[in-house]
This record gives sequence, C-alpha cells and structure tokens, in this order.
Amino acid sequence: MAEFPEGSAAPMDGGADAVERAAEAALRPKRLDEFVGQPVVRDQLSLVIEAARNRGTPPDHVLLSGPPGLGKTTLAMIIAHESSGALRLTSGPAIQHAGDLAAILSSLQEHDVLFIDEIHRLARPAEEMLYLAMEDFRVDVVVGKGPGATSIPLTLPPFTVVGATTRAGLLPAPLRDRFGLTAHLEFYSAADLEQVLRRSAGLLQADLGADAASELASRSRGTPRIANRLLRRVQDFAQVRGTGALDLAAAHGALEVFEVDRLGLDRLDRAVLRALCERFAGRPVGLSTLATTVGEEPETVETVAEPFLVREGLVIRTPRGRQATAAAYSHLGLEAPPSDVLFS
Ligand SMILES: Nc1ncnc2c1ncn2[C@@H]1O[C@H](COP(=O)(O)OP(=O)(O)OP(=O)(O)O)[C@@H](O)[C@H]1O
Repeated sequence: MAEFPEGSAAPMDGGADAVERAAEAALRPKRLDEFVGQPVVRDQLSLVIEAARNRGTPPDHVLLSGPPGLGKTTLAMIIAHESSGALRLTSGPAIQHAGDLAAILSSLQEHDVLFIDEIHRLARPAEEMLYLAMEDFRVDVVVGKGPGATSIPLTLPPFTVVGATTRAGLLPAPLRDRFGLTAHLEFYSAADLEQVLRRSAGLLQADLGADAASELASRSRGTPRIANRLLRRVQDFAQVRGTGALDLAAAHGALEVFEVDRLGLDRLDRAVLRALCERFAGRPVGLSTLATTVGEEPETVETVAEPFLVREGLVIRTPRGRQATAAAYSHLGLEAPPSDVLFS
C-alpha cells in the first residue's frame, strides 16, 4: 500500500505523468472550507466530521462516487486532515488477494483514514473481509495453508474507510450498506470552476485575467482537474508564444493548440460523437461496439467520456444502446438524420 504525505497525489491517473501529478498535488485544497462547490456534499461531510470529533471517534465510513477529476481523492485527504488522522491510500485493483487487505488492515492505527480508490474493482474475498472490518473493526487473519490453516481474529483500532468509485452501481449492496454516508459528486458549474481557477492561479502566483478565467471555466468539462490543467497550458502558451500575460488571447491560443472545442470536449469525446453520428448514422450502439470503434476500453468510454456527453445532451442512453442527439450533429456541424432514425 502506498502512503503519501498529506496533500500529495494518489497514483490515480494512468495518463498523467509525474510532473502533472506533482502540479496537481500542489493545488489540492487541504481543508473543507477551501474545497470549492459541491455544497451538499461539503455540508454533509462537515456535519459527520464535527459530530465524530465531538464524540472522540473517527468519522463514519464514506463512499464518494462520480466521474474522474471531481475531487474524490481530495475529499479523502480533507477527511483525514479534518479528523486529525493519517491518510493511507490503496485501490481496488492493487488488492489482488484477501491477504493483501489483511496486511493493510492489521497495520492501521486509530483514526487512520483508509482511502480505497476504484473500490468497485475489489476482488470478492477482499470485499468480504472489508465488510467485517468496517462493521466490527475485526479481521480474521489466516495462518498456514491447507487443512492445518487456522484463522486468528484480530481486533482493529477504530478507523474510517473512504471508498471512491466512478461506478457506484457496480458496488454490491452489502458493501454499499456499510458506508454511513454516500455522496455523489456532480459536475461543477462554470461559476465554481472560475473560483477553482482563481484559487489555483493565486497559488501559482499567476495573474489570471477575468475574461480568461471565464473562458477556461466554460471549457473545462465541469471538472476541476481539467480546469487546473488548462490553466497550466495557458501559462505555457503565455510564456512561449504570448506576452507572458494570462489573458484571453493566451487562453484562446492554448485552447486551440490543445484542441479543446467550444464545449470543452476533448479528442475522446469527439471520437465518440463522430462514431455515433457518422459511423452508426444516429442508430443506437452498444457500449463495447462503440468502445472498439474509438479504440478505448468500454469502462473508459462509460466513465470518462459518456457522463459529460449525456449531461450536455449530446448523447442519450437507451435500452438498445447509446445514441447521438440532434445537438451532437449540430455541434459537429453535421446534418442530423430524420427524427424517426434518431429516436427510433
Ligand atoms: N472542489 C474542488 N476545489 C478545488 N480544487 C479541486 C476541487 N476538486 C478537485 N480539485 C482539484 O482537481 C484535481 C483532481 O482532484 P482529485 O484527484 O481529488 O479527483 P478524483 O475525483 O479523485 O479523480 P480520480 O477519480 O481520477 O482519482 C486536484 O488537483 C484538486 O486540486
């Protein structure tokens, strides 16, 4: 299991390199009152954390769901910070065997916050071990093999599990039920993203123009991670090809170089839309066929591209598959097929 100093990055984004991750970590809010937007989730967490603090117990287990880059890891770090616990990070795919989880659980200290990213990908035996640990603060450690194996019950100190998932629907009900608080993170409004950008520019000691902030906010796919990345690309552009100022011209220049379109869609988003509109001519398409067409994993299409395209009304999910809407055609500058094809 990886342990990271508070505020450092989790090993969460296969595509981001170490430099990007370090830059991301530097911009992470450390306290709940620095966390922008998501007022419902913030309010719920603040209540749970304060009540636990008053009781002298760790906060109840928390499940965070939502698309990538909306702040799940950041919130886990904040929960640890606000409840004066140490943060321990791991992920569902990193736990291959129940023994891996037993080792992690048996090393926990009182008030630790155990963050399990992609918790929907935990193997079944580990999942069952986690039920017991979350409910009774107990783990059965198996010693030896075969008929001579014995199980030694181990009492764990009180701790908090923060689970993160992009696919809450895949979590088995018994695991979901062990979380005292389930919070869903929504895409951010442009106004919230402007605030994220202003805060990040302040930390980077960069003077971000108001119109540049507003332009970047509206092109960040409702996602703070993307807003922060765009900000850094605007800094690059301003430094190399601009006047040094983070103004609207530098924002437009960077957005063009990095092929971010009017709605903030990126290469994968547009590939999905093009496949639905051109290749499949507006007919419903199954997820795996769509993923193969754009050369991505089905899970990536479903969790990374699709939620925003659906929110923007460019794609709809029907029982027969994914379908482009008339707005998708219009966004790509294509003529939409007759409505009896589009909504057949
Ligand atoms: N509400 C927020 N206010 C300010 N910054 C935020 C907020 N949410 C996220 N960020 C910033 O966005 C970046 C990505 O956030 P984070 O890593 O927590 O997302 P995530 O949901 O855990 O993503 P993933 O599912 O890919 O692991 C971080 O650098 C963080 O600083």
